[in-house]
Amino acid sequence: MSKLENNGAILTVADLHAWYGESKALHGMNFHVKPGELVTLLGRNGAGKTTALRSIMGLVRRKSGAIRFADEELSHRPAEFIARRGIAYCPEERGIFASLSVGENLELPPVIATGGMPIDEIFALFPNLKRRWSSQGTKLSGGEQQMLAIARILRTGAKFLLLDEPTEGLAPVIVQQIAAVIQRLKEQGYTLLMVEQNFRFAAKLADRYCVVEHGRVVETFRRDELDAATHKIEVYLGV
Ligand SMILES: Nc1ncnc2c1ncn2[C@@H]1O[C@H](COP(=O)(O)OP(=O)(O)OP(=O)(O)O)[C@@H](O)[C@H]1O
Repeated sequence: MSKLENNGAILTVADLHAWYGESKALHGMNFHVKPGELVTLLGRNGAGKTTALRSIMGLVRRKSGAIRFADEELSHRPAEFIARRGIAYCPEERGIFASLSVGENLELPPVIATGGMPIDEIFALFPNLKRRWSSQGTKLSGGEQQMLAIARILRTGAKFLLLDEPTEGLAPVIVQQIAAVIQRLKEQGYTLLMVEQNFRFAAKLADRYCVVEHGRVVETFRRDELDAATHKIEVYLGV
């Protein structure tokens, strides 16, 4: 499929099914993301949002369906290949190496493309990381760990970011800082696919919202449809 089909999507997920052993987690998921967009996957616990991100990143072993990124089919490719195409994944558990310093954590992932964010821009975006450069991963607050996890994927040069619940467990003031960072990334032309339970956080940032239920996208809303759809979304989320 050409990049310009499907409304000019850069990522198209079509009829995606995924399993953990015999247990099925995705039941024919369909959605797309256009270049420069921020799309949020919303839904209750266990709906399949994380599995969707992990499938795109090549981290779910058993799956079927299509995952097309910039004209290329990725569904049968390993994670290293997908990373080299410019997709990066920031998992919910953040994956900070406890025994390494902030600096060592930042320098760990391979640079996969030119245009990785230079360290001075990282510091401008995340001033805390400069102050904490020599601190061990274990000494960081939850917010600092999240900042480091995002900063680390920016270093790689990836321009398509998968963020899994970036605000989980964080204080409101830190949530605001993360929102500001994500807004800046959008302005810089990054494309983002984000899983988020915090609807109020996502509502300010996302261009479109895909509601996930039982391993499928059951409805999609644009930002300008949000006011009219808020009640419906709250029912979907059970809030
Ligand atoms: N490693 C795993 N092994 C077996 N089943 C899993 C595994 N990870 C997830 N599942 C199951 O797959 C389904 C989808 O889970 P997933 O984590 O994708 O949902 P989610 O929408 O991201 O929810 P959450 O916010 O709870 O992470 C759930 O039924 C979950 O129990």
